[in-house]
Amino acid sequence: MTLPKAFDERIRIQLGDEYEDYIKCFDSDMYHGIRVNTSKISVEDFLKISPFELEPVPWTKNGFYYDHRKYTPSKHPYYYAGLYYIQEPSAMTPASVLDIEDGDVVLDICAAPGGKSTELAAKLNGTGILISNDISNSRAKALLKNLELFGIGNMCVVSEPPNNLSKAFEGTFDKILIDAPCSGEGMFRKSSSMMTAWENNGTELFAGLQRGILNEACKMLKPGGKLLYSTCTFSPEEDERSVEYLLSIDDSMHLVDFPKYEKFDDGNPAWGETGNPELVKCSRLWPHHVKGEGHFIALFEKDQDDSYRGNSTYSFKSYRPDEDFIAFIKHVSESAGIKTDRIEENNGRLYYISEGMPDVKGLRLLRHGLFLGEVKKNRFEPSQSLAMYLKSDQFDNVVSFLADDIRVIKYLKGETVELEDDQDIENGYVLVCVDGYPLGWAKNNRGVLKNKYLSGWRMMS
Ligand SMILES: C[S@@+](CC[C@H](N)C(=O)[O-])C[C@H]1O[C@@H](n2cnc3c(N)ncnc32)[C@H](O)[C@@H]1O
Repeated sequence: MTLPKAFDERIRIQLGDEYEDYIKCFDSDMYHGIRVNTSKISVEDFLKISPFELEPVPWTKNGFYYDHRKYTPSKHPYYYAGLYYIQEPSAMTPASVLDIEDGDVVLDICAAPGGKSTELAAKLNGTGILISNDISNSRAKALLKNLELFGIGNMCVVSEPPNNLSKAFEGTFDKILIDAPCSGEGMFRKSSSMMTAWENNGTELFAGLQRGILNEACKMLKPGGKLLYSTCTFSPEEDERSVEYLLSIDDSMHLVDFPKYEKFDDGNPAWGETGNPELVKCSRLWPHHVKGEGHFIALFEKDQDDSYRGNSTYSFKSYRPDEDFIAFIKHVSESAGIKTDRIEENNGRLYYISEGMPDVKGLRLLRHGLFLGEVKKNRFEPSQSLAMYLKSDQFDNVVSFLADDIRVIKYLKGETVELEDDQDIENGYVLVCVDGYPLGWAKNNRGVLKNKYLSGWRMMS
């Protein structure tokens, strides 16, 4: 392993006596983790059914290390049931540090592919709204899939540059997360291509991008709101100095403390330009101090402002529920919280819009609200996202297979599946589950389940 020369020279000075310890990290493998989706299953219940031996990540209560030589969590049916997200352990820190309260309106500006958004959404626990944005449309598609897999309905997925967001969302958010594009020095062990990218781009390019994003983010935060800034790099220019930049452009923003795991380092005032002692409130995770690849985190709060008057909310296009949809929704329990007066129709596609959705008019949207399904000629076809959103006791026609039943894999591969004689399931739409956790839809015809699993989500091998 050869580090980029300019990086090696800088990190040698930055780390001093610790340089050799840092370099030794490259002799061992990176850490692998999963984070439990607490909006679907409690950590306690997951540990009872976990197919993997797990070791807790000490700074995140729902994060665990697994041995990647023994297990492939992305191939297990519980992955398809959205029970966990596969995430590098230090990357679990930002969303765990940002305290989310019920009813919060939250923005994740650089969200794809959704490692942090899925946790922010789980922490909202079905209340409030999450707006998840990524400037890259193709990456935003992966973000949407991950949020849907997690069963999230109170969300909107957007693909816009931050200056367009700030025109629409001035003073809108209780919480904002900026997991900024960065030079990725904490990813060197994961992939040597990150070193090549570092050599090509350096740190300045990203420092510029970060300042642009921070500038727009401040405008969108409500008075009293909190903003979390994170990178997966160690460069002072992108870490302490980006923090100093934000403090310099908006004097209503100040750094706040957050609980730190004992092996996290404090931010270093000496690595800033101003020497601001407040920078110790930030945190840097070094791979030679913690079992993770590395991250930097800063938490800000905006001062209260008595003149604040709120922002506009979503304006509905009215929809008169179609008969086929009404016939279907009768099978869904009221506890799922889908109110027919908050449904919007667009070319036959129905969306449930949660309360508190901000006005998203004019933005490039990949999804607003929960996609319920499509009204086609004389029938309603429920969506994959609705199946993932529901709990198994919220639909009145359910079949649940054990995780090791071969029919689970067949179902996930898109094949037809047969019920056993003693499985008394009504004809029509069935919510197919693994160990009681929904995977998708099928249509039962006298014991034969016609597969309705979303084709783009099928298990490949
Ligand atoms: C570090 S990654 C985000 C990872 C993500 N938060 C997660 O946990 O899965 C940074 C993301 O920022 C996006 N990005 C780059 N420039 C951006 C900009 N100006 N505004 C919004 N997103 C941007 C990139 O497309 C990339 O997906």
